[in-house]
Amino acid sequence: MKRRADEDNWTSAQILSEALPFIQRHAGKTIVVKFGGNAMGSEDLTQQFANDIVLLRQCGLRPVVVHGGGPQIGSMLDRLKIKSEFVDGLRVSDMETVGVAEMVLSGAINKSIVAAINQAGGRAVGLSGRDANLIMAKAVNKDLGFTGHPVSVEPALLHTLTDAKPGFIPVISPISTSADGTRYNVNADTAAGVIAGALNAARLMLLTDIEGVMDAEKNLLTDLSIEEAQSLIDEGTAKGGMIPKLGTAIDAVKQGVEAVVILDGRRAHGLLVELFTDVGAGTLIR
Ligand SMILES: Nc1ncnc2c1ncn2[C@@H]1O[C@H](COP(=O)(O)OP(=O)(O)O)[C@@H](O)[C@H]1O
Ligand SMILES: CC(=O)N[C@@H](CCC(=O)OP(=O)(O)O)C(=O)O
Repeated sequence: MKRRADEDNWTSAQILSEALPFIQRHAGKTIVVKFGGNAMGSEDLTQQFANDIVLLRQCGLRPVVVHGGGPQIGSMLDRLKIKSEFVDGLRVSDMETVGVAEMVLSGAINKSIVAAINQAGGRAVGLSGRDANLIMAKAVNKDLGFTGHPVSVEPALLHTLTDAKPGFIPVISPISTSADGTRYNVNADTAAGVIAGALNAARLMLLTDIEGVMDAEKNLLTDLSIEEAQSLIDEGTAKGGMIPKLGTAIDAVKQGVEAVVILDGRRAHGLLVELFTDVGAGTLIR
């Protein structure tokens, strides 16, 4: 180690020092972070995300990760020559599709995020909505097949994990189940929202592939009330995957989550900018 600090080192120390009041404000709070399939573009990004999650835990916050993997499910369906379509941002899921979705989400993706967090020095535990009846689901409607909507959440296991020493970090795949054991493909934003609600989270952070929510002229909207978020859906300004995201944000705030942030997961350290500085990143909905 060199013994003589340069200007960058002094700046880094200054930034760390300025983070103290934010770290103190958030200590002990539960932060649910949804890591979208588009945000996990590269191994580097996943590792940086994992480092940030471990830093949050080290600073005394209780991070809970819920992940997607839509594009990765799409690639696997293509390889298997299974056609797939979306209705209002939700994948139509027949029996074969929900099987592929479970294989991709609860298998490869879940384990790669768990491994990245553990490699960064955390203690991640991989789960899906099916473990310990975490998320019970039912069909959205007959036309969407085994595409599910959560009906209840049993967060006891998550409390056990996050309260225990050394502070386990749950990493949750959204595949869920009904009382009769039927598995359902649940949108990852929706799953993250109900988990944040059940845990009374201080923040739900939705990491995606865009800077935040845009208005009709493609300008970033930095703050939205839940009424404004609903208008964006009703007016058609929010399309595709942004519809379940905003719907989730509205429901989560109604369930008592203090605020929901939709932010760019393609840029490293957005979580830290949002939580540990006074400027914030992306779109805040409350
Ligand atoms: N008003 C809007 N503001 C921002 N993004 C929007 C809007 N309407 C539609 N989108 C689309 O929503 C996408 C994010 O949703 P999605 O693709 O499901 O992401 P993820 O895989 O991260 O869940 C953006 O890339 C963008 O193309
Ligand atoms: C019902 C439904 O749409 N399920 C999603 C689950 C994965 C997901 O939500 O992934 P992203 O967050 O990366 O989009 C799907 O099959 O793509």
